[in-house]
Amino acid sequence: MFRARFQQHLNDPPESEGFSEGLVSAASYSPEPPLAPSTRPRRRRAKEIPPSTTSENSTPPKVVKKRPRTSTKAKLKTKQPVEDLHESVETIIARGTTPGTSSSPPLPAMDSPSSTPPTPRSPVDSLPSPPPPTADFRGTIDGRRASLASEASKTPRTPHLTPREQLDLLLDIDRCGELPPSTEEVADVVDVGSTDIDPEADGIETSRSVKVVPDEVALDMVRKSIDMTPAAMPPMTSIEVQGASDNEGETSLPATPRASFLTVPSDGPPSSLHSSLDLTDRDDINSRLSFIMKERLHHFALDIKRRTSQVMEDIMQDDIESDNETSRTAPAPDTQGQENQEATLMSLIGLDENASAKPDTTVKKFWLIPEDIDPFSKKYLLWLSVVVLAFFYNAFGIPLRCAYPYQTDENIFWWMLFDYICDFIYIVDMVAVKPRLIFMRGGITVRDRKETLRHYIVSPMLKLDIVSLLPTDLLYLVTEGHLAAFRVNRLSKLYTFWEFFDLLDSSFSNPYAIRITRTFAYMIYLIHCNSCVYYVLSAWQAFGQLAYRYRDQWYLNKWVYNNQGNAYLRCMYFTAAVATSTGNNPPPTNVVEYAYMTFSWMMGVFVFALLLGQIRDIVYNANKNAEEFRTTMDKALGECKRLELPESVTEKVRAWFQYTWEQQKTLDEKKLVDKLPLKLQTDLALSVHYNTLSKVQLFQDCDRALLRDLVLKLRAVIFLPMEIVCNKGDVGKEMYIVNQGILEVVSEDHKIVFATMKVGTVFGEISLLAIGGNNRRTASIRSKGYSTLFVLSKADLNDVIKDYPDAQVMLKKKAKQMLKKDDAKKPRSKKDLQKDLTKKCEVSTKLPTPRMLSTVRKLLPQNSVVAHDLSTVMDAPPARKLKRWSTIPDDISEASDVEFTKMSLGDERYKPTQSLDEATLVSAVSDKEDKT
Ligand SMILES: Nc1ncnc2c1ncn2[C@@H]1O[C@@H]2COP(=O)(O)O[C@H]2[C@H]1O
Repeated sequence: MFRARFQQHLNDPPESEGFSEGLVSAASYSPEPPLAPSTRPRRRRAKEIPPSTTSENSTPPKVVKKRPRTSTKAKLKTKQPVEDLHESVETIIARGTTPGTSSSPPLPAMDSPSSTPPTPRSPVDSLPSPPPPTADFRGTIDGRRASLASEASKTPRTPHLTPREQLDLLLDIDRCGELPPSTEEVADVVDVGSTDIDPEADGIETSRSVKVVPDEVALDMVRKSIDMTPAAMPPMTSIEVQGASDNEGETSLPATPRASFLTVPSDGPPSSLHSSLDLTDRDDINSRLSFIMKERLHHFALDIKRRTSQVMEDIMQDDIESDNETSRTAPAPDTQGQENQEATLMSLIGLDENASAKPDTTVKKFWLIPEDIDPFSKKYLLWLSVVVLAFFYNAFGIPLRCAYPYQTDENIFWWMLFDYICDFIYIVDMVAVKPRLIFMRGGITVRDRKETLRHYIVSPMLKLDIVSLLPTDLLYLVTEGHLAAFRVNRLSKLYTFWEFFDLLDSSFSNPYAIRITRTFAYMIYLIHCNSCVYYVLSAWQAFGQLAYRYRDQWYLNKWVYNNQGNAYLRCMYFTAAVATSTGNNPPPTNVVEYAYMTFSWMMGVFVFALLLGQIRDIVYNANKNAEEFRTTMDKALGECKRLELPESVTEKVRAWFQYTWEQQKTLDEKKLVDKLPLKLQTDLALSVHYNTLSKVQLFQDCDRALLRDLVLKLRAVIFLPMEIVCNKGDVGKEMYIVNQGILEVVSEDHKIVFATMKVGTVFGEISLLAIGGNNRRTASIRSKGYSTLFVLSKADLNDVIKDYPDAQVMLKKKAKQMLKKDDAKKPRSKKDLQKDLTKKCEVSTKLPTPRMLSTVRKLLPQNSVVAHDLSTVMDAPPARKLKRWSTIPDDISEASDVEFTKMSLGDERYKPTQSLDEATLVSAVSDKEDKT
């Protein structure tokens, strides 16, 4: 409940007015039983509560002008640890309020409705008016105590509140300004205005400004009285001590009527044991509060930081986008949780689909064609492949139809149908696609439609496209037949073929295959065209039916195609054999044939040799890396043999080579990207290692710039199964991030596994940053199987991290936690055990001066007798020297509770045990535990 309230409060902090009001509000006390929640006025500012609604009996009428948001109602059932403490407090109060004994304002009894003075008009107007001082306050107290005791006994539903509950309750009220319903039900009325935990006293950080006003002192009194309250308490009654109006006092006392409560135990023996228990309890509460507060603040700071960096990123993004004259708008940043952190990291490396995805503002004005087309996009590649098919149809079809008898009057319809389909594709390409292609100008992408159109118009592409679409088919009308040769201008679309293969080359994972395909396409086209010529020559010579005369003899022409079988295949075969010089070609029989053959051979020698050479290069390059790897591995293994290294070492070398090749396909990854600009290298590294980096906590919370700086310095290293990455005690020169595999944190002898580390874990930073005090490794690290680690050298880390103190703190914090964990897992030596046990068994006999006493002393006028007496007692040197004592006396079985008390008070008999051996300690403790 407390935690929820506390967090709610942090998320929605009360107005400062409320805070300060709470602090200046004094307490009020109402002796009647608490009102039912429905009838009880909620505590709100500037709300008047008529007396009739708050009290039915003798309570003085209260006019609450400013109700504190943080006023408190709680039943405090407390018990003082030492009875004489209460006695002295009571005495002091009684003396201080007895007229004539002091110049301090008298402390009136509260429950004297008849004597209610007029309502004061001051900042403390809201407070109940104090009754006039009575003659004998001591008597009033006693009377009051009796009446409260009887009331308390009549109220069986009032539960005990432990100090922890009381403190929780007070904090709840303090933070939220009202009682939780359940508590209101049971709480008796103790209105202490705003209670606040003394940040100094309790180690709680608070950002509130504390108004130094008189009422705060009263609040402090209440708070401190609670602080002093021991854990186990018998039912208590509360005694109200109401400060007198300062109008009547002439001293420096607070000029405000105030009320506070001194809780005095009813009958019940005090116990120092209880007191010590309470101390522990209170410490626990304090530490818990302190922890929660710190954690909350820490998270809050982190949140703010992250949001700032996101806003900055957004602003930068907006700038860039406006420069680019684009209409893209960045998506609103999601500010919550891990998802968001990942998204930021992703957007940093350009993988964030949300960030990079363009909102669909591009209006599809023309069918399915977008407003702008990226010439490197997959869609454009797809379109290009359609255009290239059309081009191939024309490129292969036109010579084929011209040479071979495949186009006839019967099938001319189909040929023409395909012709015009291809023409349509050309038109679409020219009219709708090419003018929308975005382009770069001065390093900036231009998407504007007009600009892209203008760019196309002035480019040579348009001219070629126009040429390719010239309606040369109209010549069919003036000539006989449908000569496909008229369409030869369609081949000016050749640039699309090149464009297509270039794009394929850059977007395919295996560009070698694309390059070989293109070279083959050239070769086949040349052979195709050559075969067409061959067929034409064969037909011209009547397919060998015409005899020719050679050395006075007639021969049939065997060189030509004899019109048998599939014409295209036969001619292709012949020309391919001639071009590659592999065939046993028949000799030419006339000049034309000689010319043809010479040309074909020449083409075979030069063009085909060139093309084949190209293919060889492509294949060689594709295997070059593998060849290099093989050569290097062979050399390394050869060296191992020459040095007569043990077989296990040689095997390790071989395993390393093979695993490295499998993982990286290169032995030196860095060499591949060295030539790239630094920014690109960073982007590349971030993208490639995204999976790992997104898991590194350090990078999730760290500065974006730190991530970019660090990632460039990372170097991938592979470790083999059971290989030791670093040994305990080594000097730390590098730290690591697990990229792949599992690593084990092991003890010095490699037998105890402290922890296992998976992808994204950072280790090796302790010695690097000398967190443990020196630069030695605090643990040995072993690779469980094959693993790939990113290594960051000390110099690189120092170089980068010096500019990022937050990351340093984070690293150190994490490292300290790990060290603690390791220590806890270590088997403990006898000496350590003994030390721990002695420490555990110690109890503090120190009884701190109750804070309330100090407060009372402060409240009282300096020259009053009571103050003097109090100062004398409090400032006197301690009669007994308080030491820390062991709870384990020599004869522990004899020690009763009373004796424990005595012990804590410094009885000579119970001198601290100086030298106990471990066995004694253990047996003593177990004895004690048995007794308990
Ligand atoms: N319990 C643990 N869990 C995870 N990592 C650890 C643990 N103990 C030590 N390490 C890491 O192991 C590293 C060994 O070298 P360093 O001391 O430089 O830094 C150490 C830590 O980063």
